[in-house]
Amino acid sequence: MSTTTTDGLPLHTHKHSLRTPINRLFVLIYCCAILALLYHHTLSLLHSATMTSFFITLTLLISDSILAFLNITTQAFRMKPIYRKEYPENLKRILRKADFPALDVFICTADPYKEPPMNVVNTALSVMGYDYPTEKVSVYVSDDGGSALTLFAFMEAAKFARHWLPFCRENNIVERCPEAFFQMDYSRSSEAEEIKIMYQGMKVRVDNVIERGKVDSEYVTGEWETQAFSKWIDGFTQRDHPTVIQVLADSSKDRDITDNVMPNLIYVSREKSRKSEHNFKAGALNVLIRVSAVMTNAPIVLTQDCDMYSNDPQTPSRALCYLSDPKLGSKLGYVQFPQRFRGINKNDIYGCEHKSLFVINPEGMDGFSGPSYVGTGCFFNRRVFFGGPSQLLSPEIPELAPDNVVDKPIRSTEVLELAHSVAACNYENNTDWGWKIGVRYGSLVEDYFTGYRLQCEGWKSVFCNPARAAFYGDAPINLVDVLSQTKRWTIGLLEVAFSKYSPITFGIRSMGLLMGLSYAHYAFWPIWSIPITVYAFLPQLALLNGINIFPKVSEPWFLLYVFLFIGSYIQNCLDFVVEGGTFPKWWNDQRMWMIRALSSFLFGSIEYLLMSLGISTHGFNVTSKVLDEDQSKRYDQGIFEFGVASPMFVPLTSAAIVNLAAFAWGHVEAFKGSNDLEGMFLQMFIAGFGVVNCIPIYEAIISRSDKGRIPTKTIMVSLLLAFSLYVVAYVAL
Ligand SMILES: O=c1ccn([C@@H]2O[C@H](COP(=O)(O)OP(=O)(O)O[C@H]3O[C@H](CO)[C@@H](O)[C@H](O)[C@H]3O)[C@@H](O)[C@H]2O)c(=O)[nH]1
Ligand SMILES: [Mn+2]
Repeated sequence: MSTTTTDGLPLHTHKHSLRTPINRLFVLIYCCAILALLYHHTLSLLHSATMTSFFITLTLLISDSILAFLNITTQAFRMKPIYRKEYPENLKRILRKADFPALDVFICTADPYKEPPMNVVNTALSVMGYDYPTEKVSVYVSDDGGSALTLFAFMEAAKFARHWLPFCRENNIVERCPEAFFQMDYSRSSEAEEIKIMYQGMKVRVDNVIERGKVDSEYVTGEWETQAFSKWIDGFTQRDHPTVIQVLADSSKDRDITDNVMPNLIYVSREKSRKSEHNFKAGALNVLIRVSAVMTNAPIVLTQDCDMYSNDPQTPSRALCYLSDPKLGSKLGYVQFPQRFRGINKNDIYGCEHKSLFVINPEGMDGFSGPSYVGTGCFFNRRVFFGGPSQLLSPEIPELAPDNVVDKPIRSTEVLELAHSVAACNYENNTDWGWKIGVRYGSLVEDYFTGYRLQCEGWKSVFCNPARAAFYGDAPINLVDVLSQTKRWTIGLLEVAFSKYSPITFGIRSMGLLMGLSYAHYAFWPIWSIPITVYAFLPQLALLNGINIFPKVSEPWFLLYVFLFIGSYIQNCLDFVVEGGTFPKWWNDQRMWMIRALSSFLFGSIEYLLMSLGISTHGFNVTSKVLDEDQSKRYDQGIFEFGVASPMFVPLTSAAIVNLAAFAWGHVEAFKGSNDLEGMFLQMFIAGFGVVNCIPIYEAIISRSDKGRIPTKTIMVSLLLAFSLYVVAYVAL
């Protein structure tokens, strides 16, 4: 299917997956197998002879029901995946340059020490350099760190951009992120060398300022700069400070060195006060929606995390292939590009590529109403933030309405005053912002929740996954950071799962079964921790106590287990490899699922519970994007990085110990000539599977002396926990 331009050339096409019919058939068979297993458990439950076997069977029944539910939600992604392709070269045939819609880009940053300003600057420069009518591009940087250091970095960036942008344009450079450009094998003309010196000079100045923790007067040259920094007086802290808005480049006035216009570049640090909620990134985005409405009000909005630089200047044109297509119509809410990462090691030991989350599942959802929003790399139709496609919700002041036309220069007092007032920390009191308008509050995964709510309102979305990555970002490179990130997601997802907007009720009602299930798949991710914890400990502890809990090899039920396990693993692996993944990457990815279940999901669920009971509060713990040299080295060698004594490592290490003990014990029994090998087989297999998966953990306990090994304290606590579990099992079984 395609949409055609006037002369018959398409803007975009899509095709279906050839595997879809097989997948559908497989789902049917697999569901029958699941039902059979649950039937088997129910029978055993009814016929259990002892209390012990009753409880074991009940535990297995619960775990397997959860696995069954999660499996069914993933099948939704396999029912109708589609693959799109767009033809930006045909865009020019239907759109004159003057008709390209304006584009407002939002870049969020929150902490100059975890998110180095030079990286944020690189992200900004990469989008300022888009192949797009320059005067239509405005880049807004939201600084939740409220940091003069970040502002300084952007003042430098505005100056550097005057050289960088024409350099890219005139030399047709595709790599418009300077850091990425200078790292590659670029052609070393004298012009390029000059620019490089300039870039490095900027880097040195910015890094100096960061190191000193303040902007020294030697760096503040002009009068307006002095004035800009004068806001940082005593008492100005990250949590308490007035709004700072600085127009660093103005397309109506500022020119680059070749006398071409510059895109707008605006620094925004919204007002903060300890007394009012700021709603983390969702709050920051809502401020940007309002500030940009007052200043430029572009009909298209791109949201970016600070580490996600643009890797392809054609990206907005690609998005436009969909957004400007009348056939997709006025219901198209957003175009989502996948998150891709640079610097991931060869076999992606922490599964940070998240292939299913960022590629496979979005393709699956694209066959229905479209992918979820993943927080970055997403082009919105500004109108989506103001009610469903057929129900425009007017904001409290007309200047914020999506169809308002801005006719005043962005540096005018009037515009700036209004911009300051809509960035105030109590502006949202008694308004619909965050509830019915804008990015939605109520979940730490504001991206997932907002996309979900928009789709419930009837908005459609499109997944755009061109061969050349549109964006590249940073992935965490040590285990604690990886697990803390998913722990934050866990809390956010559970907030949605158990709200009145739960995808299994509200979602299915609003969007239909398959879309509802797709969203439920994420909302209920964290309950993975229940079956995984059970399977990481129960069969092993039973084995150690000589109790068989699974069918014997000679029983027909055994084959059912084999089918369920192999079927799901092969299907998962196939999806992964067909999408261009390698087998080792897939192996690490499945291992990380188990690791996350025993750490992030478990601890995240506990924190969520404490929070719901009002015992604790939570925050948005920003993922560090700073690279430690030692850690980077080990990461590049594919070595797991534990290092800190995080409680999240304890269940993991205990599971490693218990699995090894059970596996060893099983072998001892086998050598002793136990006559029950058939009955032990499945338990031995599970323990063995656990052991193979835990190899990096054993290495980190025993054979390493570097800083990334598991701290002795963690090992001791884990040993104690493993032993206690054994004792409890011994007494109970
Ligand atoms: O109070 C805050 C906290 C965070 N951020 C920004 O949010 C972005 C994402 O934060 P990061 O620490 O990188 O989180 P990740 O887990 O890597 O991000 C994923 O998950 C988040 C939700 O938890 C989404 O917002 C992101 O878009 C998505 O990429 C960054 O640019 C931050 O600067 C803010 O602007 N204000
Ligand atoms: Mn991130």
